[in-house]
Amino acid sequence: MAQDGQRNGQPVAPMANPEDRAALASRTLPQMTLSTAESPLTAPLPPPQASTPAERATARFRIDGNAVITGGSGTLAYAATRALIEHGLSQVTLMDLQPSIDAAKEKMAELNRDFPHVKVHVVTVDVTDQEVAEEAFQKASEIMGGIDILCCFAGIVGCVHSTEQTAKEWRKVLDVNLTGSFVCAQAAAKHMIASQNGGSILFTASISAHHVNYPQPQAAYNVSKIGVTHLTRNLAAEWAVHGIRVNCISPGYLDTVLNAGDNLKDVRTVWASRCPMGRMGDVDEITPSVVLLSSKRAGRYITGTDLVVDGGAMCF
Ligand SMILES: NC(=O)c1ccc[n+]([C@@H]2O[C@H](COP(=O)([O-])OP(=O)(O)OC[C@H]3O[C@@H](n4cnc5c(N)ncnc54)[C@H](O)[C@@H]3O)[C@@H](O)[C@H]2O)c1
Ligand SMILES: OC[C@@H](O)C(O)[C@H](O)CO
Repeated sequence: MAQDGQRNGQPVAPMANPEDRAALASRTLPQMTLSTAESPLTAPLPPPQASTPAERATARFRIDGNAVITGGSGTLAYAATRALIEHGLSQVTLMDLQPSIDAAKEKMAELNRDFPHVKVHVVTVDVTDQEVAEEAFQKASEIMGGIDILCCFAGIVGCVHSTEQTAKEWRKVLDVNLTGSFVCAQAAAKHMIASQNGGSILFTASISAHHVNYPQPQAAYNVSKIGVTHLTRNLAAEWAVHGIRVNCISPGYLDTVLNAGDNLKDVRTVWASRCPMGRMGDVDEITPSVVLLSSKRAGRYITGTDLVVDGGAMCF
């Protein structure tokens, strides 16, 4: 028999008091709105206006509008930004932490040199701070005249045995990778909804959302990344009505700075041997999926999905 504060003699979390229970029973739940077939934000687009098959093919994967890229000085973010620009992106704001902002400015200078027609901006953000993120997205929207595309690459990894993991470090990983993705998506969505133009939001999960990495223990990272995949579905369901598509990519092990240390030499061999394609990936093998999912036309009917790009690693 359950008593207040106890069940089977064991303490349990306190239940709502009678007044709260009555309030709970009579509460009205917020309801999601679904799109209608007539909504111009979600209806199919007419075929691209282009005269040759090659031009039509290019137009199908065209990237239009203004983009925000978080983790903007990072390896994958930079490669993705270049790919988006090569497909038509004309204005972008790179966001990163204050300590990485000089690196972001260097990336901006390289992009200005290689793509003089593209406007590149840099804004500081800490994705774990909702207020700071809202201000950063407000600033980006003002500078660019709106936000149409968000790609979230900000992320950290921590490899530690779970017996030694501190709650502080655990929270930090979840804060940056999962809460940071949510906070940025929310900040961007507010601008996309206000513009009534819809938009695309892309998160970066990982194969770590799909398996337990071997041999390095990294429970917090793995849990944060599976959170990102389900966040993707939740926001896609809620925001389709606004014409906002939300997707994520799950890259396998990449040959990036993150994985380049000499200390990881043996581990890299293990990673490659557990991949059917027998090697780690190159960032440029990930960027086409960023273009596909961010493109208003190519990605038109894709939302709530997680695209695994891993050389087959998840087959094992
Ligand atoms: N490299 C890989 O093998 C691999 C594989 C799968 C998934 N990923 C994911 O891809 C994303 C990018 O990885 P990468 O290899 O380019 O890493 P990276 O370290 O080069 O880039 C990460 C960026 O995030 C920024 N960042 C960290 N904390 C932040 C915060 N609180 N606020 C704002 N920015 C912050 C860093 O300053 C850095 O610029 C990450 O989410 C990572 O988990 C990477
Ligand atoms: O799972 C692939 C990556 O996310 C990986 O976990 C990281 O690069 C290093 O541990």
